[in-house]
Amino acid sequence: MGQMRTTWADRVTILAFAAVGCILFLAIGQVTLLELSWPQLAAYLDKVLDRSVAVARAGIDTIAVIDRSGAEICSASDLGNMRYELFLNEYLSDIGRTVGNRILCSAGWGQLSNSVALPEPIRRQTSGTELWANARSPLDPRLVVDMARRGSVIVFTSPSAFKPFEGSDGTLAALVVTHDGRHVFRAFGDTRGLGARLTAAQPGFEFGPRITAVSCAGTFDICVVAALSNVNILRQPAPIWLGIGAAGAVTAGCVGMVLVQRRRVLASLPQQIRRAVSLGRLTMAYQPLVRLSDRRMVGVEALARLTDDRGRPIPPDIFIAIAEEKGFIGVVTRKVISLTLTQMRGRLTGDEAFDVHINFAVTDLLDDRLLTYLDGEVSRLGISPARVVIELTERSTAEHDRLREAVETLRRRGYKFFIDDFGTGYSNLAYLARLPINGIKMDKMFTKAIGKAAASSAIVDTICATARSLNVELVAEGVEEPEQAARILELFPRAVGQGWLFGKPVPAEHL
Ligand SMILES: Nc1nc2c(ncn2[C@@H]2O[C@H](COP(=O)(O)O[C@H]3[C@@H](O)[C@H](n4cnc5c(=O)[nH]c(N)nc54)O[C@@H]3COP(=O)(O)O)[C@@H](O)[C@H]2O)c(=O)[nH]1
Repeated sequence: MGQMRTTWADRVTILAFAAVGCILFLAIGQVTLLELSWPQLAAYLDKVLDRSVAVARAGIDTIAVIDRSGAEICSASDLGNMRYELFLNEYLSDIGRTVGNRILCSAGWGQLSNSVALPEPIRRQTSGTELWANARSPLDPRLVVDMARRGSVIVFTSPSAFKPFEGSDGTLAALVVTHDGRHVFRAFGDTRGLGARLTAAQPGFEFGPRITAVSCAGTFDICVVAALSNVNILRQPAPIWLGIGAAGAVTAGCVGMVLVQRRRVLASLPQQIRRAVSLGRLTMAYQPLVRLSDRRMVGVEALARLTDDRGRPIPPDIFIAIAEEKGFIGVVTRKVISLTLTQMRGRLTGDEAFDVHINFAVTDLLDDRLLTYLDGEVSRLGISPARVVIELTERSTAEHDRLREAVETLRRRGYKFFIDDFGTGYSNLAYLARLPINGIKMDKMFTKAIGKAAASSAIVDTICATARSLNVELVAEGVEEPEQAARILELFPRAVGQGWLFGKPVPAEHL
């Protein structure tokens, strides 16, 4: 085989495979990154919501305790109670008492000489609780706090209540908001656009340029919208995505090369086969045909073998099919006839009953010159045509009449004729009955089914019955196990078997 040059089309194919592989691997990387990111986001979301609920509960519980104390507002014992509660509560920075919308005293500031006015609350809940979110503390404007008031008690959230979530790593962000999303209690990280993600009716996961998730508290008017950015594979460190992309390109590029190579080999097969046949690289193997009743070898099937330019075998079903398709099967069959009759001459001219089965394509059978060639070889080698069995796989119903004429011609000249792979083609009984056949070869798929698949096993019975009713010989192909041979013998005592139980195809000298 001459060296095959890589064409532009081949290069483009390989490059296209590499590009698709690169994209595919990056897409897989992206999906994997997302898969790994969801748990991280969910854990963060839970932590922020748990903390938000804990802070809210601390405020509401403290209000209830102070309210229930019954102490006179801003009295020494009231201030003492408030300081005690403040001391116990890590999430509050102060507790105060109000009258109207003014703060009179607080645990932190004591009795105020001048009461301080409260701004308008952002929200008045049905429970009577008023809320201020993210507001300047009326007691110390330097501080931004959340406040909650019910009755006369007001609590101030500690600025450090959410400390663990402040100063995030730049990839995590969260908004702590009311259920309707209108009021933001806290914001951590880059929360741009996060408010729009909140749909109180449908909290849950959703996709975007970053992944976001929403979760709301049942008992408090609090929702958390959290986001994790940097889940884009291309924003990971360059060695990671370059490595993944390159791995995809190399893997798919290799697949592309193999396919291109295969396509080229397949495209060049017809020439290779022609060349191999003309250079005499076609050889023959013979598989024994054994009479099942006494296990005597009564013939062989001639099976062609061919090697490519590198000496590797080309499977016969491939080179025969290509030779048929490309119209040079006649050349192959001539070689087969000549080699087979020469190599089998000794046995074919001996006293023992011994037949050789040769496979013909339909075109071979319809080719008068090929039949003349067969006649010539038979008479040149002094072989009786009765020792030569022509096998034909009957797959076409189109040329029944011509085939029948051809078979009749063969029979007149003394050759025998078998239908090969019986049971797989289109042969029907009416047609078969009109064909002067000597025998049928039952396909190996039916032999293999004996004792296994009930339906196919039943077809074996039918095929044997057909051979009996047509009064023709029967060869069972693909006999690999003694049980198969025994069953066929039971159904058709004159049957001949072919298969690995009796021997694989071998060169003439190994028969
Ligand atoms: N027109 C021509 N066709 C030919 C010629 N030489 C071969 N062929 C056809 O090619 C097909 C494949 O043949 P091959 O690979 O040689 O396989 C044969 C046997 O090896 C195989 N076999 C036989 N016994 C067994 C078995 O027990 N198990 C098993 N798994 N395989 C077995 O069967 C093939 C013989 O089949 P068949 O011809 O139907 O009897 C094949 O279709 C050949 O016909 C040629 O010269 N011309």
